[in-house]
Amino acid sequence: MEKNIECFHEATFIDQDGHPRTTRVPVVQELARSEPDDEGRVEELAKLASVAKEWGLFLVTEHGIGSDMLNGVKDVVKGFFALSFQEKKQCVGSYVSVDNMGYGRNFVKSEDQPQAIENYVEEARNVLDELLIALAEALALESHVFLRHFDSNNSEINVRINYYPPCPKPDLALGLTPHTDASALTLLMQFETTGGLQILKDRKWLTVPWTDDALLVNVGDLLEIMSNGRLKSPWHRVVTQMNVERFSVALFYNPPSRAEIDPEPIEDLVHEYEGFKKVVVSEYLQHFYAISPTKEKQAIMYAKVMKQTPFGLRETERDNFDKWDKWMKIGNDGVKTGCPDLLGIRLRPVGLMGHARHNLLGRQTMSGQLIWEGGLGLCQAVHRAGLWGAGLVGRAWPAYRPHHLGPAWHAILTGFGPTF
Ligand SMILES: O=C(O)CCC(=O)C(=O)O
Ligand SMILES: [Fe+2]
Repeated sequence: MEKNIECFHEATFIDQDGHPRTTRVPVVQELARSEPDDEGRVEELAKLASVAKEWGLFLVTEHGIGSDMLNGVKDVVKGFFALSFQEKKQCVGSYVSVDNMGYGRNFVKSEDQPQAIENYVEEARNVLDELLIALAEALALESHVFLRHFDSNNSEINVRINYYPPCPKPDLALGLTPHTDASALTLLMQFETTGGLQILKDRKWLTVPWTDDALLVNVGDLLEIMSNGRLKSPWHRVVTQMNVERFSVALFYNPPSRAEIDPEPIEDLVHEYEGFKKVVVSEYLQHFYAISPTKEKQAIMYAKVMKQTPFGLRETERDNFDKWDKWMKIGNDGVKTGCPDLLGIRLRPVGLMGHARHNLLGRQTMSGQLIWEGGLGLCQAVHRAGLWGAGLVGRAWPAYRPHHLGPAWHAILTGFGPTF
């Protein structure tokens, strides 16, 4: 897929294990402003489909919002953070519990939005609407399937402005804890630095290389639900930096709070047993903030459904996730108490195999030992295929189908495993 993407922003950095890594984040150009019959749109749509599915995040440089407008926003944001603590405190909305959001995660609510922000938000709404159309087209869906949930009068755009002061010990403090956004789409601008934002990709944190005046778009949970999982909201966080301060402005675009989001049906076989149910936007948001922050991508399990499988298994992903969480604890304890690597495979994915055995045997509980034994066969297969994690097990399937293990492995393929 990646071969279709010609334009990336690239940066090299040292990862947590001390290894140099190069991150490439796809840049989608022109698209938001192109007309349906523009030359190049088809190409851009193909690119968009590829990056949106694979990353859930991309940069837009040709967004059409002028530097003057962006500079106006920057001035307002800097002005706000230059206020005294007391003055700033008066602007913090009462609807967010500061305690459960962590450092750097407070919403700022201002009744009188400065004009520069108002203007920016209205421009951004056009870009976001056009991107929602483009994303639908990119997925070969009717162009208004996402946008139809929005209403230009009642769809909120929540603005969050973030300030990450320089941190003397960046390895000890995060700027923003890992999370997905609850929104449908998030539009981000940042300034004073190009680093800070990281996304989890292939189980590694990658720093998003982000150039000045490019806007970053990321898929939120509500769009993952609307798209019935075709698009995935990325797990992301912000790291602090030594001697570097960072500002960002996040616009969260949501359908009206009373809107019901009904996921676009999927015909294809792989998804036959998994999908999302209809949710009311306000109820989803309430759930999201009630349980945040979480350690894994958990809030969206609220909206996941498992349909009847040919093997008579009927469980919600949410139930499964709770069990998985419990077994993970067993697995992690195992690691701590010195469980040996199995063929170089750490215990954690072996625990996942135990999870699959659970479905096969229909057991309610499972010992750590069984987790290790249960997983070995398929773990080897996954390992050999160079793949990792629950979502990937399915992909290893055709080449390594362990017939003797029976149909429960099929349950993994169809999404019983937790997704990362
Ligand atoms: O500061 C950033 O770049 C990210 C902010 C963010 O993820 C959020 O506010 O949800
Ligand atoms: Fe976020």
